[in-house]
Order: sequence, then structure tokens, then C-alpha cells
Amino acid sequence: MTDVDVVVVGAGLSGLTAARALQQRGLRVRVFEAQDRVGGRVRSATVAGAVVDLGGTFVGPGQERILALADEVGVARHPTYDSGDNLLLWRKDRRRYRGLVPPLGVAGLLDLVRVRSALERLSRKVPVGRPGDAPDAAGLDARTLGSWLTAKRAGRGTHDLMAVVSRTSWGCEPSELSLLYALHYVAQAGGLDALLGTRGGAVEQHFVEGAHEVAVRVADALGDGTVRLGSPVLRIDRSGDGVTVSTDDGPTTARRVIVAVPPALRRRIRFAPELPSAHRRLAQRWSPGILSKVYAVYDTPFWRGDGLSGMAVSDEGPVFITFDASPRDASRGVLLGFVGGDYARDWDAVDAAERRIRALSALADLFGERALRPLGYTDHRWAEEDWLGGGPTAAPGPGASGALHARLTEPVGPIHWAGTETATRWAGHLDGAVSAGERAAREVTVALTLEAVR
Ligand SMILES: Cc1cc2nc3c(=O)[nH]c(=O)nc-3n(C[C@H](O)[C@H](O)[C@H](O)COP(=O)(O)OP(=O)(O)OC[C@H]3O[C@@H](n4cnc5c(N)ncnc54)[C@H](O)[C@@H]3O)c2cc1C
Ligand SMILES: [Mg+2]
Repeated sequence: MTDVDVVVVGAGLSGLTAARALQQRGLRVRVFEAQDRVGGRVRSATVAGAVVDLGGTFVGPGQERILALADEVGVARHPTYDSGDNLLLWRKDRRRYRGLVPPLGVAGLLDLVRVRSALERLSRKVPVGRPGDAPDAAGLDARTLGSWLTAKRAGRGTHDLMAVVSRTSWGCEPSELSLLYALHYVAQAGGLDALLGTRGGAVEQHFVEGAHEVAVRVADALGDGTVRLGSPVLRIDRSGDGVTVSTDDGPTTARRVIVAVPPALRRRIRFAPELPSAHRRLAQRWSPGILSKVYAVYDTPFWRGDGLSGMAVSDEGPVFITFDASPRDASRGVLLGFVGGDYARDWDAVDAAERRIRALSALADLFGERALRPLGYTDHRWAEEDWLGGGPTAAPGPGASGALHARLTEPVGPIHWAGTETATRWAGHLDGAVSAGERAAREVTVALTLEAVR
């Protein structure tokens, strides 16, 4: 008899969802979490009375698994504020615009539309869940999104806007990312509008109490003693009939283990016997991007009075994209700014006071001097989190997507894999984390049932 039926490694949304599903099927589960909190890439803070999401925030239509889970545990959502004009700070010039189409001039817009449609056409040839089966997969994987943009003769404006997309979605520059990975990512989210849109897209809504509240409630419902915090899993030994999962507190035996950590973090666990070489290569090459967040909280969303939505895109940095993340009753005005890719590499390296100055100055360039005087300010650098190493998701370089992709989910004996990167829909998102946890739980349930009848 093993200590438990299943051990889950990682108490992010994916691991917690897996544990929940297994428990609901009557299995005995234990979750080990390295940090002294649950949630992983979802985390919240209270700034001048406003709850802010330091990590994953937005959800949208079609993200059925996270929406269902949030409903089950009773965490409400509200629409992302998007009335009024968006801002584009571009080549030192500040312009207002509506919707998703930035004011780039006729030639600039035509170029953007041409390159965008080419990218989406190409992405539709990549089979969801099986990027390695795309026509000329190896060729697509051998190049980067950036080199493809160059080959397409994308204009400077188009290139720079695609860099905004790349920093937001993957926390990296286009020149760092496998083209095949980018195409597959766009395909599995249902296109660029689905990925980026406030109406009908992935940025449509956010959680009233913060996304972290979903993780907290799922963890609480698992019951006392199920989640062990401050317990990094150091080693997983597998034998014919199960696994031994070791932390500093000693070994736990189980029939199966679900590893629900970002792919790169698989490397921090010592597997015995070693994982197959393709699994190891995947863990080496699927390193996370780098994306940081800043929040400035004001007594009121003052930009709304100027007819502004709070959404802005800038080519100046370090904050390159912003959203209005105010509470539903607008009792505070909350501006959320992203710092990602190369911007984050510079900005993450300076001290807290300097980061604040640079971030608030960027917000003031967009929304005026009032932005310099918030009631409260905070920022979060995900690349500094030891047990995550970055975000929002994996950003594999050339050659790491096609054949290795299948290793994301392929079990190794009693070892199963979860985490948002392993999802076939909305990978990289909260929804992917949840669906991947559910998928891994189903896999394990089937395997254990088959063992029982054998
Ligand atoms: C800045 C930022 C913004 C984002 N914005 C959005 C958004 O708006 N919408 C959206 O849908 N998604 C967003 N995301 C992505 C979303 O947060 C993630 O997809 C999701 O939270 C991942 O959940 P997960 O459970 O797969 O992994 P994680 O949350 O990374 O959980 C993994 C857990 O494993 C733990 N762990 C690691 N190694 C070990 C070990 N050896 N032993 C034990 N525990 C270990 C970690 O501490 C962590 O708690 C964003 C992410 C970031 C960083
Ligand atoms: Mg998890």
C-alpha cells in the first residue's frame, strides 16, 4: 500500500485542478509546493485598498475550463474597461484610436494587415496539438518569428507592433522565438484577435477578487494536510509499480505522480532513472520568457474623464502596454502596465526606487502628469521568482518546437505531466492550466482503473 494514490508536484492552478479532480474521484492525493504559497503564476497584492493581480489576470469567452472552475468556487468576474479612446505613443507622437487598429497611416496599416494575414494563414496550417505535423514543420521551427518578419519585408511599424504582441504573449522578442511555436500558439488560441482582444478575446474580463482567489479556494477545498507548502520536490524515483517522491521532509510513495510545473522547472527535479533524452531536451529548451508588471493606484480612474480607456501601446518602454484594471465600482483608479522582453531585462535589473520612477514616467507620458502621483504603486518581476524563473509562459527558441512538442505530455511510466504549457487549447493561459490539470487527472484515473482490472 502506498502512502497516497497520486502525488501532484506544484500548486499552481494546473496542479490544484488535477488534485481536485482526482479527489473528486475518490483518490488519495498529496500536493507538494515549493513556495510557501499556492497559485504559482497567479498571485495578488493589495495596493492602496485595491486588489491587483501580479501574474495571470485576464480571461475571455471560449476559456471554458477556467470560467467553469471560477464559477464552481464562486469567484466573480467583471468586464475589462474599454470605453473611450486607446492611446498609441509611437515615434514620440501620442495619438488616440478606437478598437484594435492602431493609427499608423495608410501605408503602415496596409503593411500590418498584409503581414498579420500572412501570419494567420500560416498558423492555420499548423495542426493544434501537433505542430510537428505542419507542412515543412522543421523549416518553420528552424527560424524565428523575427527572421520571418524580415523575410516578409515587414515595415518597421509592423515589426515593432509584432514585438509588442511577442512581449505580451511570450515575454520575449520576436528574434528569440521559434516561428513554429508562435504559429501553433496563435492557432491553439483561435487567432490573433482571440489572443489580444478586449471584446470577444482573452482580455475581455478579470476577476473581482483577483485570479489568485480561484487558486486559494481550490486549495482550501482540498482539505487540511493535502497541500504541503515550502516543500520542493527534489527527486522522483520510479519503479515497476509506482513512484517515490522526495522532499526535504523525506519520501512519499504513490502509484502515480503528476508533475505540474513549467517545463524548464522539470530540470530542478532529479529523476531516477533519468528521463528519456527528448524529455530532457524539452526541459532544457523550453525556458520561460520574461514579463514583469507594474500597478499604479489612484483615488479615481482619472483618464476616463479625458475619454480614455486606459489601454495604451508605446514604443518607448519600459512600460509598453497598459490596461485599466480598476475595481468594478471605480472606487480606485488602477493602471496596469507590462514590462517584457528586452525592456524587462534592463528594468528588472535596477533597484525598486528606480523601477518606480521609470514606470511612472512611462505612464505619465501616456496619461499625463497626474500619473506621477499614485496613492500606491507596486511591481512584480517574475524572472526573480526562484521556482518559476519567468513568465508568462515558455518561449522556446528555434528548433525546440516541432518534434519536442509531443514530449510535453507523453507520460514516462508512472510520471504524468500537467501545467499550462501542456494544454492543447489556451496553452500559456489560466484556462490551459486548468484544462491540462483535468487532462492529467483523467489520464491517471484511466491508468489506475486499468491496473485495477488487470
Ligand atoms: C505577468 C504574467 C501575466 C499573465 N497574464 C495572464 C492573463 O492575463 N491571462 C491568462 O490566462 N494567463 C496569464 N498568465 C499566465 C498564467 O498565469 C499561467 O498560464 C498559469 O497561471 C500557469 O499555471 P500552472 O499551474 O500551469 O503553472 P504555475 O502557476 O507556474 O505553477 C507551478 C507551481 O509549481 C511550483 N514548483 C516548481 N517547481 C517545483 C518543485 N520542484 N516542487 C514543488 N513545486 C514546484 C511553483 O512554485 C508553482 O507554484 C500570465 C502570467 C504572468 C507571469
Ligand atoms: Mg500547477
